[in-house]
Amino acid sequence: MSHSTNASSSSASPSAQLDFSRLAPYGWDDDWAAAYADAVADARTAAPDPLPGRVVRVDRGQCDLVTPAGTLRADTEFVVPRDPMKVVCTGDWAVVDADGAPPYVRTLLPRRTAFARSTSSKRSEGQVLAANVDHALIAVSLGAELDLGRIERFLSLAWSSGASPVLVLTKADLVPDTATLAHLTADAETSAPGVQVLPVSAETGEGVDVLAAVLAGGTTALLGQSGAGKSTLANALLGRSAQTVQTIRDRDGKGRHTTTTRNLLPLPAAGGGGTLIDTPGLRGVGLWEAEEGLGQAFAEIEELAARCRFHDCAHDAEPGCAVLAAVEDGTLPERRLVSYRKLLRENVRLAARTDARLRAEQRQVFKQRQALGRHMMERKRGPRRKP
Ligand SMILES: Nc1nc2c(ncn2[C@@H]2O[C@H](COP(=O)(O)OP(=O)(O)OP(=O)(O)O)[C@@H](O)[C@H]2O)c(=O)[nH]1
Ligand SMILES: [Zn+2]
Repeated sequence: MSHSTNASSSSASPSAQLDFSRLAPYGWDDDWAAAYADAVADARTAAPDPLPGRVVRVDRGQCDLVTPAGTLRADTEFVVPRDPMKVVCTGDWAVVDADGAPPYVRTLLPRRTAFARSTSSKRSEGQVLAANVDHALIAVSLGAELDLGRIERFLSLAWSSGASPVLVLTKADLVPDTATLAHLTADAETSAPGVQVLPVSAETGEGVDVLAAVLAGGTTALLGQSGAGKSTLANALLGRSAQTVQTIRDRDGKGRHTTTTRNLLPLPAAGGGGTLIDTPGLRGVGLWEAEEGLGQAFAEIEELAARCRFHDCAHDAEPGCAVLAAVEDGTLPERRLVSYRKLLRENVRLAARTDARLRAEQRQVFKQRQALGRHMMERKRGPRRKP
């Protein structure tokens, strides 16, 4: 590294005071250090004055990163590829070139996980909401009737990201008695095989410490419908009410959420540490390449399916279908099978839309190549004479 040793420099030069312990609360570990060293050693991504940093906030063309030199605002234009899935996103670890004015993000370190969703627009493309998430914290309110289908949808999405889902049933204080709470928790567990289900109340503090311990050390992304209690839970976990999540609430009473920025915040060391990413309320969340996640969200169905007589069994009316047999004998709630089918169908539709988009893009590239080919031919032949 070529850090300036100019002691007289009183400016906030990024290389002035490097303190790698600044990265520790943000999850810096030996593996990230190794990935960073690789990126810096690579001629394609080397930078004159490189620093590692974690993206804590993204704006148009710029982002804030926590680095050993403190928090830097850096340009991201050098790493804006055509693929929207590779755009700099909250939670990314990056190599920052501190030599630039302003500093700029040189490259992203390979992501461990990526939280993506399909945009709700007609143009079907993925949008990365958060990178390097360990725990996908799905908040579902006990203040309303449990929507198991919605839970399954969130779980599929969470599993697809590579993060481990944790299901929190918020507003537990609104449930009148413990028997009802136990019943609701059991219902949620049926829809979340292999997932920890925790009732919590930000109001009374019930379950918050247990949750903090589950999330300790890792990066957590908070997901859930608008009004599920995410911000309130984030405040409880962060241990302060001065929420740095910038939410501009709609005052017209429609409750449209207009969260404009995403933030990554360190959790208190006393609770075990870790970081929290608060994304805008995921309304009408879509599936994005969630087929793998579906398999995990419906793990017990996949297990049964392995025992069907036909390997391509659609669990419709086939003889020797282990899934239908389980529905028949009551070991698999029929609702689970219906929900699984619905999400599978949805995913297939989405995949088809993506394919259509890719085909259109390929046509575009082909047309450009044709045009370029014509251009090159003309150059070889010289400008065409006007008759
Ligand atoms: N009784 C009770 N109410 C809660 C609890 N947590 C949140 N609430 C209330 O639920 C409402 C929604 O909470 P928020 O934290 O704003 O929900 P959100 O998920 O962040 O909503 P969006 O920002 O729209 O995505 C607020 O009126 C909170 O006061 C809780 O533990 N108990
Ligand atoms: Zn079957």
